Amino acid sequence: MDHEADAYRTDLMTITRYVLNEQSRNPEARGDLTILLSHIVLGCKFVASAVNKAGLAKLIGLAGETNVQAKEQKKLDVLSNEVFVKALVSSGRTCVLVSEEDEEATFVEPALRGKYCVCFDPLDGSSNIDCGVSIGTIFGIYMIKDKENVTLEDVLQPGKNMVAAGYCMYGSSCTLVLSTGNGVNGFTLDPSLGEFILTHPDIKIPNKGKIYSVNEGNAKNWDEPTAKFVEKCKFPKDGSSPKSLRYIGSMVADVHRTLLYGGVFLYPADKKSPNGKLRVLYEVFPMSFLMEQAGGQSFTGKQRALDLIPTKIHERSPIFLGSYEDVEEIKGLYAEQAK
Ligand SMILES: O=P(O)(O)OC[C@H]1O[C@](O)(COP(=O)(O)O)[C@@H](O)[C@@H]1O
Ligand SMILES: [Mg+2]
Ligand SMILES: [Mg+2]
Repeated sequence: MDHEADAYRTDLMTITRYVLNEQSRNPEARGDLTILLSHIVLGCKFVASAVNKAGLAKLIGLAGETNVQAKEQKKLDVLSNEVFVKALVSSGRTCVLVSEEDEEATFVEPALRGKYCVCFDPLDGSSNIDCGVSIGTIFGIYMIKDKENVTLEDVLQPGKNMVAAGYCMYGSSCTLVLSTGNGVNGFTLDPSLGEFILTHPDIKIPNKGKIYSVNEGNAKNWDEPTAKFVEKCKFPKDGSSPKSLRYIGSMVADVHRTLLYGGVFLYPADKKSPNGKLRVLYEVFPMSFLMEQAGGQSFTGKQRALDLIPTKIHERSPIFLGSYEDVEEIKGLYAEQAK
């Protein structure tokens, strides 16, 4: 029966055990982040279950509203947002929440306040819901300065100040990827146990990849460095093989593949959208944090993404992230243009 045991992960490092271990590395930690993360994990399990049943439980389709980005909200966008807001508030560890689905930041009532801000995209890639393609949740966590005196400034911080970030991908399996600033680890939900088990310890992105990932339908409006980079991917002049193109259209799924296989994911600026499409606080920053923690890089076309200081909660930024050398090449093309 040995081979059967081999087919299962019997070490059972659950996400709870992992986070508790991390907590014990810091003698000053009082368990607040551990509790907050356990509430996020609960939210992810809830959404994973709703996504699995979406077609059956009439959760497919539009909710009838548009959100602050003038995007039509899907029923699952609305449900996921409610789940995460409730999970985060009831943790008693948050004081400000920024969600893609809410125009304004939510200030938690004083009695339930804790010392963290959470910025999140409750359901990323929601245009893919109705055809069953992978979607996800993205989150970034900051510590605030003074919980008696919380302002919007507490969330408008550079991404490098984050204390933790992660995403959960609802795909062929449900995978939660997390960093608390000490590397990146991936956990897969075992539906029979209802637990996330460590399946991808200490993820490191390959230094150079064979895949590029971009919406090429926007190519006619790209700037020169982006156009040159994609041209080099397809027609390399150094004798190397062309890169493969993979684009799902769900940032979580495209970034997850990039993290595991290497390569680069880009959502650049273009003539129609000079700030690109993806939102700084809950898409660009958490994914950039994970990339850097895994040994990759993230660049906006002008600077290291995590050095950006947002001025609005729904601000957007162009983004190029992935394998260190691939992003280095893009940085070189922007530097050349700036000469
Ligand atoms: O359809 P496009 O323009 O290629 O955009 C795809 C991008 O838009 C997004 O779907 C935006 O996310 P939301 O679904 O959370 O609004 C990203 O997940 C994805 O990377
Ligand atoms: Mg999104
Ligand atoms: Mg979304």
